[in-house]
Parts: sequence; C-alpha cells; structure tokens
Amino acid sequence: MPDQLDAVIDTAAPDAAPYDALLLLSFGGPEGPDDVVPFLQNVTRGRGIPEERLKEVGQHYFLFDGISPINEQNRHLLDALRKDFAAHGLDSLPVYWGNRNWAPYLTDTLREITRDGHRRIAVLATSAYASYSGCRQYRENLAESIALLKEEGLTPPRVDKLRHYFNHPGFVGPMVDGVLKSLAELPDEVRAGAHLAFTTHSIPTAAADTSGPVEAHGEGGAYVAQHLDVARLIADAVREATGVADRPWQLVYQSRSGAPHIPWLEPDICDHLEALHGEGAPAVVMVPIGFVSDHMEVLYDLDTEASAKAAELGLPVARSATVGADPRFAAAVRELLVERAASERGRTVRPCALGALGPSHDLCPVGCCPARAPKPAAGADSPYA
Ligand SMILES: CC1=C(CCC(=O)O)c2cc3nc(cc4[nH]c(cc5[nH]c(cc1n2)c(C)c5CCC(=O)O)c(CCC(=O)O)c4C)C(CCC(=O)O)=C3C
Ligand SMILES: [Fe+2]
Repeated sequence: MPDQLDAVIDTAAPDAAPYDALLLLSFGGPEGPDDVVPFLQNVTRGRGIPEERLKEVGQHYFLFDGISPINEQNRHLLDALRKDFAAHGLDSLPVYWGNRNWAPYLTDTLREITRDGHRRIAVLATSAYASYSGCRQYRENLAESIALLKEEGLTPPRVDKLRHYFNHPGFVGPMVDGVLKSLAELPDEVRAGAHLAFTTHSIPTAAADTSGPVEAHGEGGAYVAQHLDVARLIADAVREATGVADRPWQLVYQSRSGAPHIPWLEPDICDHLEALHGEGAPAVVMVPIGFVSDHMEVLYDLDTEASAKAAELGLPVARSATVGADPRFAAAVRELLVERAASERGRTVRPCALGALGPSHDLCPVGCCPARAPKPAAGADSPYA
C-alpha cells in the first residue's frame, strides 16, 4: 500500500459526544422466495419502474433462491463495527441497523432507538457517494420515519447523516487490495495488459447532473466526479504496486433500469467488455467502486451477466472485492463518527480524505439531489432535522 493511502487516524481517547448511538442505514433485501415480490414493491413504490424490468429483476433474485446477500453482509458489518468500537474505547456506543426496503425497517429501528432513550444519533448510509438514490433518498427516509414516530406521540432523536466517504482511505484501501488480488488471479500472460473497468450503478443523466453543481463538477455532476476521483486513486495505487505504467482504465455503468427513452449514464459494462474485446484487450478486472458490499447488483449484474458476456467473448475477466466488513472500513466509520462528533462540539477538525475533491460536506446544501416530487429530508433543508 503506498504511503498516500495510509490514514492519519487519531485513535487516542475517541469521544462520540454528542452522539448516543450509531445507526447503520441500508437498502435491505429479500431473504427468501416469498420476500421477493413484496421487497420489489417496497423498492418501486411510486417510482415508475416498468413492469418488464421488475419481472426481470425478480428473476435475478429467484436465481439465488430469493436471497439477497445484502442483509447478511450488513450483519457482518455490524459485528465489525461493534468489534472496532470496543477495541477503541467506544464500547458504550450502541450500533443499530435499519433498512429502507426490508426488515429491520428504518421506522421500527428508530422507534427502538427512541424507546432506548437516545436523543441524538449519527447515521452511516451504505452508499458512499452523492446522488438522489445514494444520499437524499436516505435522508428523506429518515425524515419520513421521524414524522411517523412523532405522529405516534414519540420524541425521536436528532439524526446526523455522516458525510460521503468515497475518498476515505478506509474505503479506497481495501479496494486497491482487491484489484491487486484480482490481477494476481488472472492468467500470467494477460495480467500486465489487463484493463480496469470501474463500475457503478447507472442513474438517469438528469439525476447525475443535479447530484452536485455541474458548474463545479462538469457533466455528470458530483456523482460522476466522485467516482472518477476514486477510480483515479485506485488506478494510481495499482500502478505503483505493480509497476505497470500504462494500464488503461475507464468508469462504466451497470444495473440500468427505467424507461428506455430516458437517458442514463453509459456505457454499460457489457457493452464496454465487448468494445474492449474488439480493441484487442487481453483481460479486464471489473472493479465495483459504486457499491459497499457484494450484494445482488454485484452478484447478478457483474458475476453472472457480465461474466457470461466475457465468457462468450472469450475475454478473461475477474471481479474485485467491495469493502464489505473489512476492518479498515469499520475503522473509517469510527473516524467519520468521531470527526463529526468533534465538529458538532465546536472543535476544528481535519477531515480525512484522499484524491482531488477533498472531504465532502457534513450537511447537504439545501435542495441538493432533488427528486421529481420534493419531500422533506433530514439534514440542512429539513423541517424535521
Ligand atoms: C445509485 C444506486 C445505488 C448505489 C447506492 C446505494 O447502495 O444506495 C443503488 C443500490 C441498490 N439498488 C438495489 C436494488 C434495486 N434498485 C432498483 C432501482 C434503482 N436503483 C437506482 C440507483 C441505485 N441503486 C435507481 C436510480 C433505480 C431506479 C428506480 C429508482 O429511482 O428507485 C431496483 C428496482 C428494480 C430495478 O430498477 O433494477 C432494485 C431491486 C440494491 C439491493 C441489492 C440487493 O438486493 O442485494 C442496492 C444496494
Ligand atoms: Fe438500485
């Protein structure tokens, strides 16, 4: 690991005040065949996803007995967080887990947090980047759950969503190791010439452009700029570690949905593999930088669909690991929490971040990542914050 990726971590006597707890906020996924349809109904409520796409995505889940790995991965992450907190003097800080689309549901978890007497909590979403789906929608979910609990006569805690962590060394470092491991797994004769295909979830180009000012970030907004920053960091670290100076890389997309006439970010990973094969690329490592764990988008869209495409082309591919429950990621979450806590106590902090963009904001700007139908979102622009 190059020095540049070494975290500057102040682990001496971490202080979580004013926070009483951490909430891990995730997407949720089905855990058996009977869960699949209700799960998809939860995901797509009011979101206008074509019926055909839903049937297709349902099939992806049924291929795996209706079980998404995401919940189990979050349980592992919870274990890793509790272990890390205990090892760093934060063992009295409880860690809770709630999801947007499946049990344990966010509202139920927030009710439990309220009943346990917690008044102010930090929230880590399992999405590292800006965008409506990856950031604001989670803040809307928080605001909605808080409003529901108030209707029940409860006094829910104040919630602070932790900043985007795409460029945190604890997120980038494990992915660099993953790429090096994948390169090592490729046949000797293609290793040096292997391309890197960094992949993330495609989103509508309109959503990308409003994910952070186009004036500051160019086309694709903060969403694309943040992914490019991470891709460049990983490509640089891999270059340093392998000594291969001119390994080509590109940011590509996967898991497109929505109506075909609406433009989404391109190219798709499968089209990209085909193009690379046409250009004579000897091998490709697919690097899913857009995701925090090996959930269904990784297992189906990359390991199943894109890998089948590569096999059909006769193109050797490997897919590198996501951070999952890596202890370095757990440590990064602790740092994000301790850093934000200090900042909320009025201390000057030096937020840890790699790359060209610098640390992301703690509070999203008012009206950022707008939805088609604006809703309150916990954070800067929320009446519930
Ligand atoms: C940016 C982004 C992330 C990364 C950030 C983050 O992690 O939050 C993400 C993650 C995930 N997306 C997931 C699943 C689904 N996403 C869908 C639909 C959509 N995703 C979108 C974007 C994103 N999605 C968008 C713009 C849509 C279109 C409709 C809409 O605007 O809502 C649909 C409906 C069918 C379909 O259209 O594919 C499903 C089933 C799962 C769970 C996987 C599992 O079960 O293991 C995870 C982690
Ligand atoms: Fe999604």
